[in-house]
Amino acid sequence: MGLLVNGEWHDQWYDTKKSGGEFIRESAQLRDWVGSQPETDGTCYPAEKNRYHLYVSLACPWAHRVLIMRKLKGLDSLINVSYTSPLMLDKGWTYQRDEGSSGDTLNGVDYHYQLYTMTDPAYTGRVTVPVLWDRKRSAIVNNESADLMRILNCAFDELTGNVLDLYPDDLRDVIDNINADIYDHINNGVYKTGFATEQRVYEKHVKALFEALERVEKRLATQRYLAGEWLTEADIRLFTTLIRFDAVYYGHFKCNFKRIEDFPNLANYVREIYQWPGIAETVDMDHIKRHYYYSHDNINPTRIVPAGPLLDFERPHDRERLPGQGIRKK
Ligand SMILES: N[C@@H](CCC(=O)N[C@@H](CS)C(=O)NCC(=O)O)C(=O)O
Repeated sequence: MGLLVNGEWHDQWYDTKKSGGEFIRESAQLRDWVGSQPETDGTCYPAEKNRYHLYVSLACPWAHRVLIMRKLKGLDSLINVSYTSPLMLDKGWTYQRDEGSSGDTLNGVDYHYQLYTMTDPAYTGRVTVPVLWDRKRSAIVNNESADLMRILNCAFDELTGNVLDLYPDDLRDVIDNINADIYDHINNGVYKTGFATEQRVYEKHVKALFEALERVEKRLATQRYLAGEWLTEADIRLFTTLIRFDAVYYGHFKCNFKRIEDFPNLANYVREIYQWPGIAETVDMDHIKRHYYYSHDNINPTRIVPAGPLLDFERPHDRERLPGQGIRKK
């Protein structure tokens, strides 16, 4: 695990000393856009078939959001994907096939950081997945999953004819508010809890995390989905944390007041989304468990990957008791 400084790789864990034991996530830096409705002030490039390529880890919850959008929006044949190895060690993410990577099927690089130095030879910052790559310019377009979800929601509609809308105009305020709470306290909350290096910092974040889970549990008692009757990007963003929770965050990150299985609404909700057409095939528990338990050796020095828990997301769910309309069409 490390970062680039002026284009040079440095093997270095997050520095929590200078922030009093807090893990502080660096903001994504590469924020160009694809399509006709840019949400950043970066450059906007046109949507074209086979122009863009995704680089993801199946272990990573942020990359997972984008993989789900690719599935739901029918982009499999338009945007190819390279999958990293689940292990993120001294050189960061790699494309080593013998560890379970697909290899970099486009550029043939061995290390993910090489994509960043191809984009900017003097790049300084963390080297993260997911990344959307532009084959025409041989450069990264964007490395922020929240942006990539929005890009995939719209940019390629004319090419695919897929008009599903996971960020409908009239629900945007609701979605934005939910996203803000869930990002801070749940998606990033599990990391702030698990990477804390001071007891009081850990306790603060684990408490905030479970308060947020209780809020969502309550909301899902009377609503099928987070924004009401329609499945939206807010649900996808929550799902990729929930699906990892009992297998990884509960033990490895010490988020252990309760399991997701112990929240009746969340447990049924996560199963409904898992069973949504196309979603189960984006979930790879082997990559997920091997990544966290093996890569973070400061948290798990033996690197033993636990055999359990036994999880069954195929079990029936009870969400049909609440009105739901699926995914909105534009
Ligand atoms: N803001 C980014 C965060 C992505 C992120 O942190 N990905 C993790 C994997 S789960 C990563 O690549 N970490 C490497 C590092 O921080 O050095 C996004 O949502 O796209």
